Amino acid sequence: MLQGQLITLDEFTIQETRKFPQATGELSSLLRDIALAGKIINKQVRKAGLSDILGKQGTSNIQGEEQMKLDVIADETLIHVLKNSTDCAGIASEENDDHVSYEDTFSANSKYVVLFDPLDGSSNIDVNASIGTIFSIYRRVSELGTTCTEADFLQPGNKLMAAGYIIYGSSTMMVYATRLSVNGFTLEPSIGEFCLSHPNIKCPENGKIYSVNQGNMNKFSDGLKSYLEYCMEVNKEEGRPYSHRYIGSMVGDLHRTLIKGGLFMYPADKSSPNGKLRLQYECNPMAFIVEAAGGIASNGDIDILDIMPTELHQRVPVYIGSKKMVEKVLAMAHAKDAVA
Ligand SMILES: O=P(O)(O)OC[C@H]1O[C@](O)(COP(=O)(O)O)[C@@H](O)[C@@H]1O
Ligand SMILES: [Mg+2]
Ligand SMILES: [Mg+2]
Repeated sequence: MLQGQLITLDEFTIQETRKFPQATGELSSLLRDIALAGKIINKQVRKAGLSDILGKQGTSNIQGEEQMKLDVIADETLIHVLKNSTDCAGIASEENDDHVSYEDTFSANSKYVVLFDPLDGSSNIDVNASIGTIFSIYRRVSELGTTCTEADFLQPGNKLMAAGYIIYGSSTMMVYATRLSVNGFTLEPSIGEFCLSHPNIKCPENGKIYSVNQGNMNKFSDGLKSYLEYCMEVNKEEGRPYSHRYIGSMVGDLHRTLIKGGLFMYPADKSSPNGKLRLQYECNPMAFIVEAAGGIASNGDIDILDIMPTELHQRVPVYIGSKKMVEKVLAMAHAKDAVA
């Protein structure tokens, strides 16, 4: 390989497949299809202000949220590309009430299903801040050759085969994890290919950045309030106060946390007993990525990946990031709230 030669996502996934004699290449080909959908969405995002695709669609999704035009465009793009993929039996999307099964022979005989949050960080679309697409891949539990069922999409995160996100930020990147490793690829616009730029990502064990919507602080538990005060306390020896960063797009806040270390939280509060973020579309894929990179993810009591899903669109509280910071917030929250 020539010095400085770029390794494209295609080449990388093919090399990874060759490491496992029993591998069929279907998972890699599905990852490449998702990357293609990401490139198409990226093209729209990059010129959003010029092509009348900013703003609201005028419709709401099953979660009662107003849909943005880009939410719908990204959703339709993924549904279309994965329908034409030979390796996807069906999909479930944050923007659709129910899962969609692909009935053609190829799809019905595929062993994988895909879940996605087509556009994450919708509140940032019109203000040009980082947004993204989050995806996760399960091996179906229903029989090959049949239509996939809801059970295929209600599997716990510890059953994931792969998960990732595409971030439309200062550059466009695709980061994905398998159980073995987490790798990041940057879109090289002149060749239109995702190229390996962040091999074998490891989430630092500790960090100095915490990330939460502090506007909700008065609705948080006393334990969590005491942890936020701990973060803001002046303590030179321990490197506090920590910095507070909050982009308001889970993809943006998690990408920073993965690369630099830190803690991201969307906790339960008095008005949202299950927090805001969706288990199947947001928390499970991000937990899978962060844990494959050495970090941890919890709902406050158990590992996110061990939660048994009951509904396609259920929400869960989430504490995710550097091992030591997640352990600290959980210990402080539990200690205080246990006596409250
Ligand atoms: O504005 P809030 O309440 O802080 O919520 C921000 C969170 O909501 C989200 O935008 C929800 O995701 P969607 O944009 O996909 O609905 C997350 O990306 C983000 O972390
Ligand atoms: Mg989202
Ligand atoms: Mg979304």
